[in-house]
Amino acid sequence: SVEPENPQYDYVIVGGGTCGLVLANRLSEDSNVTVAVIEAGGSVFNNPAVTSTSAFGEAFFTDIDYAYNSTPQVYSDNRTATWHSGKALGGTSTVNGATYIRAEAAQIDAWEGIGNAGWNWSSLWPYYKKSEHIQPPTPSQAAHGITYEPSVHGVDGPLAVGWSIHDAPANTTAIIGQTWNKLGYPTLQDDNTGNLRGFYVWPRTLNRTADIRADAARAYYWPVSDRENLHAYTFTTADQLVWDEAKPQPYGYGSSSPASGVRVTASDGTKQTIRASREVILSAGSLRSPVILEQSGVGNPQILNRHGIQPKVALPGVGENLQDQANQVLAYTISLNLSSTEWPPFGTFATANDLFGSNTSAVESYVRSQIPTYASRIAAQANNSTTQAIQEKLLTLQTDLIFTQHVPVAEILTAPFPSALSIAFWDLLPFSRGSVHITPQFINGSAQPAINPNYFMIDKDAIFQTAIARQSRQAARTSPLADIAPRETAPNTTTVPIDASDAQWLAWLKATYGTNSHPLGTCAMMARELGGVVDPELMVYGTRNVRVVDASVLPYQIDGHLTSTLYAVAERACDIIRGRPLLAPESVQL
Ligand SMILES: Cc1cc2nc3c(=O)[nH]c(=O)nc-3n(C[C@H](O)[C@H](O)[C@H](O)COP(=O)(O)OP(=O)(O)OC[C@H]3O[C@@H](n4cnc5c(N)ncnc54)[C@H](O)[C@@H]3O)c2cc1C
Repeated sequence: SVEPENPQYDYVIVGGGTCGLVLANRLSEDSNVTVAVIEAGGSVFNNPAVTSTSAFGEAFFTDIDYAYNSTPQVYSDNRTATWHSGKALGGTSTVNGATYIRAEAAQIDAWEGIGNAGWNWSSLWPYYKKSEHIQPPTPSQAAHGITYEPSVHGVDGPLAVGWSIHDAPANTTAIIGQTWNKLGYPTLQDDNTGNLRGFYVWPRTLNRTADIRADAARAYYWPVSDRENLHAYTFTTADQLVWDEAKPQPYGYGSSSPASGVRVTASDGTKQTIRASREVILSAGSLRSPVILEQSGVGNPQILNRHGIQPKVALPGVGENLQDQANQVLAYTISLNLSSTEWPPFGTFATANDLFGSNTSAVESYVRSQIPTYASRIAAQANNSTTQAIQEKLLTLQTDLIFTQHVPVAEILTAPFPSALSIAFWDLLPFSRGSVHITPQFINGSAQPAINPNYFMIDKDAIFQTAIARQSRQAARTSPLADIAPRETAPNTTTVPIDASDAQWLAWLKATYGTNSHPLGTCAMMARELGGVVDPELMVYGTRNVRVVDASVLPYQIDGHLTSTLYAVAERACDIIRGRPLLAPESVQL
C-alpha cells in the first residue's frame, strides 16, 4: 500500500519492543485515537529461533540481534562485552531467556523516595497482574516439584506465563532444592510475591499448550494488529524527533517546543516525518532511547555541542546512570543421564547475610565508609552530569536496601544439562555506573553508540561477586548436588584453588564475566535535580509531549528479571497517558 506523505497519528511510538507493543495495544483500544509504531526490525512470528521454547541463544548474532559491543572495560582487563538485543516486533522479548520473575517489593517502594510519587509496590502490583495470564502447573509438573500461589498471578492478561512441557526431570528438582535447603535457603511456594529470598522453579513467558514463546508481539500486537487505528512501520528506523518551532517553549529556557513528529528512514533509505498530534513515546530500549533524545537536542549540552547538535533541553542525565550486572558461570561434569532439552529453571536468591554470614556487619561498615569515595568516582566519569552529593544519596539508598531491608543481592541459577552442570550467577545490585552516548560514527550511521557500563569500577561489586562465586561453588560441593557434579571444569581448582584468596577469585572473575543483558537507568525516572530524565508520568523533563517507556526509565537495578516489571510499568504508563483512573493499589497478603 502507498503511505501518505508525512502521515499523522495521535501517538507515535518509537520502538515496537517489549514496552512499545504494550503501548500500541492499550492506546489503540480507544478507537478514537490513532497510533503508529516505528520499528527497526520486522515480524518474527514464524522465526523458529524465536518461537521455540528450547532455542535460547539461537537468535544471537542473526539479523534480529543488534549484538552491541561495549567499549573496552578499563576496570576489567580492557575486555569488551557483547550485549544481545532484539531487533524485531517484540524487541528483546523475542530473544531473551523468557524467565518471568518480578522484582523485590522494597526496591519498587524505594522509587517513591527519589521523586516518583505514586510509584511503589502496591501501586505496581495490579499492573503485574493485569499483564499476565498464568497457566497453573500440570499435575505432572506439580509432581516434579513445581508450585505456585494462585492469588499473586493474573488470570486474563495478554501475556502467557507458565512452565514448559519440557520441564526438567523430577529428580533434579529434588537434588538441587535439597542442596540449597541444606545451605539455609527455603524453598518458596512462589517467587513472584515480591519476596525472593530462597530457592524456586521459575515460570517463563510461554504458551505451554502451543509450546511457543510468548513475546511482546505475540502477547500484545498480533491479537490486535488488524485494528484500523493502529499502524506498524516495520524495517523503519527513527532518527530524531521533530520539534514544532512555531509553538512556544512552555517553560522558558531549557525547555522545548512540542514535538510534532519523528524523522524516520525506511530500509530503502527513504526519509519521511511521521507526525504526532498528541505525543511521541520513546520505547527504543536502554541503549537507544537516550541516543535518540541526544540526536534530537535533549541531553547534556556539553555532549550535544561537541557533536554540533543545538541543545533544545539541557538534561545532563540523558544516557548516564547505565547499570548492568556481570554474569559468570561455574561448570561441572555431571554423572546423571538427563533428557531435558530446556534451560532448567532453578533459581536461588541470596541476601548479604547469606553471603557474608557473621562478617556481614563488617562488610556493611566498609561499604558505608566508602560511599563518598564511590560517589566521587561515579561523578568523575559522568561528563559533569552529576555530583558526589547526589551519588552519595543514591548509593545510600541502595546500601539501605541491601543491609537494612535485606533485599536479595545475588541470583544463582543451578542448571543441570545432559552433558554438564552450570551454575550461573550475578550481583543483582551493582554500584558501578556508566553511560551510553552518541558518537560521530553513530550519527553518520557507521557504528553503534558508545556503551560503557564500567563493570567492576566500584570495589563493592568485586567484593559481592567474589562472595557469590564462593557461595555458588559451595553449593556444587554440597550433597546431594555434589554427588552428581563430581568435577569442576571452570574455573577448576588449579586456576582458583578451593581456599583461593579474594585476589585469585577476582582475577578469574574479571577475565571471564559477560553481560547479564539487563541494561537500564539511562533515562531514569527520578527527580530532575538528582539527574532524572523523566518525571513520574514518564514525561521527559522540559518537554510537554515526549515520554519514555522502556527499561531505560528504571532508576536502578532490581531483583528478578526485567520483563515482568517492564510489562507492569508499561501497563501503568498507558493508564497515565490515557488519563484514566489508575488501578487501585493492592497490598499483597499471603
Ligand atoms: C540475552 C538476553 C536474555 C534476557 N533474558 C531475560 C529473561 O529471561 N527474562 C526477562 O524478564 N528479561 C530478560 N532479558 C531482559 C529483557 O528482555 C529486556 O530488558 C527487555 O526486553 C527490554 O525491553 P525494552 O522495551 O526496554 O526494549 P526492547 O524490547 O529491546 O525494545 C526496543 C525496540 O526498539 C527498536 N528500536 C531501537 N532503536 C530504534 C530506532 N532508532 N528506530 C526504530 N526502532 C528502534 C528495537 O528494534 C526494539 O524492537 C534478557 C535480555 C537479553 C538481551
